[in-house]
Amino acid sequence: MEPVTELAYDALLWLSFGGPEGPDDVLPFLENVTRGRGVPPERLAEVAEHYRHFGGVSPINRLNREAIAAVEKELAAQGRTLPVYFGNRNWHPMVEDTLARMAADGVRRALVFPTSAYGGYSACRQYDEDIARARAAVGPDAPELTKLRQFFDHPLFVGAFADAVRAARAELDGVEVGGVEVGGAELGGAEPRTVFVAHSVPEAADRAAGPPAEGGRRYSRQVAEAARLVAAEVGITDFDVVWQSRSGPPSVPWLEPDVVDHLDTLHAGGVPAVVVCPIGFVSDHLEVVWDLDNEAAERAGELGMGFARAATPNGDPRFAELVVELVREHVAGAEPRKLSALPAAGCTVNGAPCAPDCCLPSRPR
Ligand SMILES: CC1=C(CCC(=O)O)c2cc3nc(cc4[nH]c(cc5[nH]c(cc1n2)c(C)c5CCC(=O)O)c(CCC(=O)O)c4C)C(CCC(=O)O)=C3C
Ligand SMILES: [Fe+2]
Repeated sequence: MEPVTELAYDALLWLSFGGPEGPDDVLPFLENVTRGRGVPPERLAEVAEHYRHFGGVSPINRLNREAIAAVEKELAAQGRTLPVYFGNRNWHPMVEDTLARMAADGVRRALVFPTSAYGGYSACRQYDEDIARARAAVGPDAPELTKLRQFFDHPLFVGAFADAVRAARAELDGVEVGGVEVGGAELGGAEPRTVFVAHSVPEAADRAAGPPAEGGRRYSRQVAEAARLVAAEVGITDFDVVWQSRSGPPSVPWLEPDVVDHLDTLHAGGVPAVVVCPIGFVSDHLEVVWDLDNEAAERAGELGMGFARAATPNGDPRFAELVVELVREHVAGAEPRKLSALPAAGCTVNGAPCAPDCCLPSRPR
C-alpha cells in the first residue's frame, strides 16, 4: 500500500457516542441520547443510576482521548501529520462544535472515523445523521466529510479481540468452580464457554439494517461474523452470540437473549465458567463496565460460575494501527483488508446513507 503522502484530506474527525463527565451531565446527556426515541422514564432513571455508581463520569471520553493520542503517535511514526479532531453525537465535545472549530482552522476535507465497527441504524446510519447535522449547523464553510468504512471483520480488529479472549481464558485457568477445575484440555479441566456480546437493538431495526435486497439484519449478521472470526482465530468451537443493555418499552421486541439471562441458561446446562467478550464495542465504556463487569459478573457469582471479561480493543496498539490503515486504504483506493465475505459498507460522503433505504430507523423520528 502507498504511504499516506500528499493526502487529499486535511484532518481526521474521531466521531463517537459521548458520555457524561460529571453528575450534572448525566440527565442532559440521557435526554440527548433518547430524545424522540420512546425510551420510558423508568428505564432512564435506572440508567442514570448506573452512571451515578461512577460519580456521573463515563469512561468513554477519556478512552477516546487516549485512543486519539495513540492514533496521532501512529500517524507520526508513519511520518504523517494529519490533525485529529474529536466530536460526539450526544455529549461535549459535540460534533457540531468540533466541526465549527475545524472550519475555523481551515479544514476543507476530512475523513471521519466512527467508533463503531458495525452497520445498522445506531451503529452506522445515525453517525451519518450526526455528520449531516453538524455540517448543516456549520453552514457553507463546513468541511466535506468522508466516513471510513465498517471494520468488524478487519484482521487487526479480530486479532485484538482474539488475544483478549485468550488472555481472559488464561485468567480462568486452574480456577476451581464447584469442585471442578477450569482450564485447557492439557490441564484436564472443564472448558469455559465463550460468550460474545453486542448492544441489543430493536428487532425491527435489525430487520431494516442493510439494503433490503440483502435481506436485512446487517447488524446482527456482522456481529455473528465477527464472533465467528474471533472464535476461529482462538481455536474454539463452543461459543454463543448474545445481547446486552436493551432499552425501550418492554412491549417492543429487541434482539435476545440478554447476556444475564443467558448465564442462567448456561448454568442450567452445566457450564462451569464463561469468558464474556464485548465484541460489539471498541472500548470499556459504561455499558461494558456496568452491564458486564457489574451485572453479568454478579449473576455469574450468584450462580457460582467462573467469569472473566475479555478486553476491548481500545487499549491495544492494533487499534491505532487499524485506524491509520483504514485511512491509508481509503486514500490509496486499495482493496479492503477483511476476513469475511460480507460487504465493506459504510463509507459515504457528507452524511449520505449507503443507499436511501439502507439501515432505516425503525421508528419515525
Ligand atoms: C447498537 C448500539 C451501540 C453500539 C454502536 C456504537 O458504539 O455506536 C450503542 C453504543 C452505546 N450506547 C451507549 C449509551 C446508551 N445507549 C442508549 C440507548 C440505546 N442504544 C442503542 C444502540 C446502541 N448503542 C439503542 C437502539 C438505544 C435506544 C435508544 C435509541 O433508539 O437510540 C442509552 C439510553 C439509555 C438506555 O440504555 O435506555 C444510553 C445511555 C454508549 C455510551 C456509554 C457510556 O456513556 O460510556 C455507547 C457507546
Ligand atoms: Fe446504546
